[in-house]
Amino acid sequence: MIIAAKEKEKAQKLAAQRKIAESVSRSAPTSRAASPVRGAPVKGAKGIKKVGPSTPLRGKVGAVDQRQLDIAGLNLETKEEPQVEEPPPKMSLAKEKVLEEAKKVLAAEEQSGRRGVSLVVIGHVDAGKSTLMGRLLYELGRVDEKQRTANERGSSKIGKGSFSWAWELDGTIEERERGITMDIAQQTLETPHRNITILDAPGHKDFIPNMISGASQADCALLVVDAATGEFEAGFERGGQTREHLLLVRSLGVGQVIVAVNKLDQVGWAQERYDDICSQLKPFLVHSGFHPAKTHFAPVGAMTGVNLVNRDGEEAAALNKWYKGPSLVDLLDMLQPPTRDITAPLRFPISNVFKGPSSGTGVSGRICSGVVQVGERVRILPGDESAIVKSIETEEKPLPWAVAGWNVTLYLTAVDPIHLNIGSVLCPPTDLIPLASVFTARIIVFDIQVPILAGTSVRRSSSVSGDTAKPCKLDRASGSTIKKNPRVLTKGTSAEVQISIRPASMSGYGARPQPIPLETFATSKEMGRVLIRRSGETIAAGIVLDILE
Ligand SMILES: Nc1nc2c(ncn2[C@@H]2O[C@H](COP(=O)(O)OP(=O)(O)OP(=O)(O)O)[C@@H](O)[C@H]2O)c(=O)[nH]1
Repeated sequence: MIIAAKEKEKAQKLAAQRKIAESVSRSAPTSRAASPVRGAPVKGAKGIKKVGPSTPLRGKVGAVDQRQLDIAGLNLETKEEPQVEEPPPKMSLAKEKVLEEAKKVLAAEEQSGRRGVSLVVIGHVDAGKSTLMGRLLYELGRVDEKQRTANERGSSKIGKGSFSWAWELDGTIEERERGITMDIAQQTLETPHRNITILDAPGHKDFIPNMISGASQADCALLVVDAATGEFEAGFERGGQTREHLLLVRSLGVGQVIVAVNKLDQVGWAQERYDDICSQLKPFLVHSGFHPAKTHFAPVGAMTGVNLVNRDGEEAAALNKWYKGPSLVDLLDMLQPPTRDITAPLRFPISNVFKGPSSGTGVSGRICSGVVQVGERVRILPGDESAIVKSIETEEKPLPWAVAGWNVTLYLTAVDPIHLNIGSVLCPPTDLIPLASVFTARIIVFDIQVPILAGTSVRRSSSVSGDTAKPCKLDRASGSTIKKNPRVLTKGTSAEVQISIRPASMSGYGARPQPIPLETFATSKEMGRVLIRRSGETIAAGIVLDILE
């Protein structure tokens, strides 16, 4: 036992050292965001910290960062020792038994009244997303005084005092020095009736792929807008992330949104400003496909904690004069949990890949459908490889199994990490997800300046290229055909298109396209959605109608 503990400690120290080296030498932000995190904790201490519960950076982020720095000061041996693979665990329960247990747990969750939802926090750069989340965690008792003081001291020391609350979420050295979020940060909080998994997304447009990865794991969205003069407008105009994020999350199936109108202290808590922002956003939300009944607004002050949990204290006096509505937590507490398809085959799209604490590779994401248990063999698609689930974790807690709707980390063994990529899907070897190289989709074209032509080259996600063909313009409301083979698809158009995946390398003669795991929307709402990007911009989104090849 003692030897095992020492081994574990050593492995953690080495991992921490490597992480520091990586974060110091990390290259330009765009390249990092676009490249998948793979193998050892490279290219994203943040990704590892935030979705890899076994790494030392989880939970109390600030405190552990300090530990990282302390370890860096020690002159530890950096040579890695060969790891001895343990035999993979065996499945302990029959599939039917897991389903039975899962149903019981979900029923108990429903009865207890505290149900799980995941929430992506979106909005234009610097709107105050991380500050809001950091302060909310503090108000709800998830961050103690010691931690708060450490964040305050640390941020002031590098001249970034105003980011002290954001430090709770922005855990990497680079994020803290630059004062921006670069990758999704995951945390959890509890309201009286909800267990909420928060996915704090980056607001900068260079990190849209990371934001998409968070949004694709979410049931609901919290949009943060900056009420300061000119700032709301900057985020809401063409090219601003307020619009793009809203369209993106809606296209990914998120139907509920809470809008936190932040930084109202900057405009003297003026009701007119709040009303003006709400009246600009409401029609846009409806136009983007959000039902007004599922759209709620709250005025907040993230920095001072006004109207997050309550409106006590002097800072809230000005707001109390005109606002009598719900606090942010009241609204979070009313979020509708998703329905879970636990009897369908397992579909686990990988959102992040990182090295586990000892042997095994961690993959994190949300289970779209089905159940998975420790010891189970899973197939990785695309490709011919499979792996065995060595352990399952959520919130640093080990689980014997996990079901649809849960955001988890699976540690896999009996597989070379080279076969694990962001976007790959884990499924049962006996019930594979279809692989598509040509499919039709019904799309809505975003607010683009250069129209889409037949033959336009697009990217379905951050890693797949394709071409559009055979467009057909549709009526947005009824879905009926308005025009066959239009020359161009302009902004706001609804259309049916055929998309062909291109081979990864165009150089080789006869190179075949690498098909992508996909389902029709009719089969799976989560696996049947596509986002279409061109030159770093999301130009359309839609649902898969048919898989042709
Ligand atoms: N005056 C005022 N400033 C705020 C408030 N909330 C956040 N800020 C400031 O806004 C700046 C940006 O805050 P962040 O929380 O990093 O913003 P963000 O949206 O997470 O930024 P990205 O993730 O990088 O897009 C910081 O300087 C905060 O101190 C607020 O309620 N009032």
